[in-house]
Formats: sequence, C-alpha cells, structure tokens
Amino acid sequence: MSEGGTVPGRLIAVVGPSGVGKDSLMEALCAKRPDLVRVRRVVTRAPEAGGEDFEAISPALFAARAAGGDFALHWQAHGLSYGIPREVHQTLARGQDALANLSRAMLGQAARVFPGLHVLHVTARPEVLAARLAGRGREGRAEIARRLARPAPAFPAGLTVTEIDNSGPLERAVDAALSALYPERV
Ligand SMILES: Nc1ncnc2c1ncn2[C@@H]1O[C@H](COP(=O)(O)OP(=O)(O)OP(=O)(O)O)[C@@H](O)[C@H]1O
Ligand SMILES: O=P(O)(O)OC[C@H]1O[C@H](OP(=O)(O)O)[C@H](O)[C@@H]1O
Repeated sequence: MSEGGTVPGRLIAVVGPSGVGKDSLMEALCAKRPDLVRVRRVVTRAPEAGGEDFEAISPALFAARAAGGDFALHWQAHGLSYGIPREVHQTLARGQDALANLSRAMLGQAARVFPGLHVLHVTARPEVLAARLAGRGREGRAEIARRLARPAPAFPAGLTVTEIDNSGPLERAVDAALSALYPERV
C-alpha cells in the first residue's frame, strides 16, 4: 500500500546469465538516476568476494532470517542463498523505483510479490559472456564453466520484459534501459 496516495515505485528486476553485465548495468543506471535505489542483497557469499555491495551472512543465519520472514524473495543458485530484504516494500511505498538482481527462475513469484514488476532481461552473445567472466576473474575456470552451462529458464507469460543486449558498449545498454524505464525522459 503506498504512503498517502503516492504512486508506488516499481521493482525493476535485472536478470540474465552470469557475466552478462547485470551489476555493471545497475551501477551505471544508479549513476544516471540518483533517485533509483539499488537493493542491497543478503547473500551467503564470502564477504571478500568483491563485486556488488551485499550483506554477507552464514547459511544458518540466512535460513533463520528466511524462516522469520525477513525476505520479500529468496532463492538458491550457484551453491549460494540470496535474499531481497522485505524493507524494499517501504522504498516502493515512498514512490521510489528499486533495482534488484534476481534469478530468472524467480520472476513468476516476483510478479506476484511486486505488482508493476518491470524485468530488464540483459543478454549478450555467448562468446562475449565467456570472455567477460574470464576477464573479471571472480570465479575459477570450473565455476565459470558451470555458470556458462546454466540453463536459461523460460519466462512466465504476462511479464513486462525489456530485452537489453549488452554485447556492445555498456553505455548503449544503459541508454536502452533508461528509454524503456523512463520513456518521458528528455
Ligand atoms: N558492455 C560491457 N562491455 C565490456 N565489459 C563489460 C560490459 N558489461 C559488463 N562488463 C564486464 O563484464 C564482467 C561481468 O560484468 P558483471 O559482473 O556486471 O556481470 P553480472 O551479470 O553481474 O555477472 P554475475 O551474474 O556473474 O554477477 C565485468 O568484468 C564487467 O566489468
Ligand atoms: O541463472 P539465474 O537463475 O537467472 O541467476 C543465478 C544467480 O545469478 C545472479 O546472482 P549473481 O550474479 O550470482 O550474484 C542471480 O541473482 C541469481 O542469484
């Protein structure tokens, strides 16, 4: 329920294969649109892993918080647990849009939890993905192979989805995302 008649903000799900540029795109979008909120996820990843700004917690604590209803959404992937803190609902109620890196497998549930969900489906050519993961150096060769082999689930019908090809310069993907999200912008 929005606060005092304010038009609620949208949860903008940024999804796509590992290495496609989700984190890079979200960082660039927030730089262009300071009013955009990026959801700080709770992840059972080692705090020193680098990359996104996330809250690192143990699997046991994650399970307890999930059982306690702390997360608006949570899921498992890559041997990790990921949670979207329920406080994001307050952000949306204030009329702010929020960006969240979600699993493609969670989009049906996300649409039920977040009316007005907008999905940015980030894509890139397979050879580009492989090169970027190798260049980023966050995962080892075996984990990169596993991530590249991860099947892409079909999306549920009825979602608002914008496909963003990030095979080229990041700025091009940023412009495409902004045009889709804020068509009224000059
Ligand atoms: N348009 C682009 N051109 C060149 N390099 C890019 C572009 N977008 C992202 N990269 C680089 O590709 C690598 C992967 O990007 P990023 O970490 O944002 O992907 P991701 O989708 O968040 O990956 P993961 O799901 O594994 O976290 C990074 O090194 C990033 O700097
Ligand atoms: O392949 P799918 O299920 O879409 O995504 C798998 C995982 O990768 C991304 O997280 P990260 O980039 O690993 O932090 C997603 O948020 C999800 O947690």
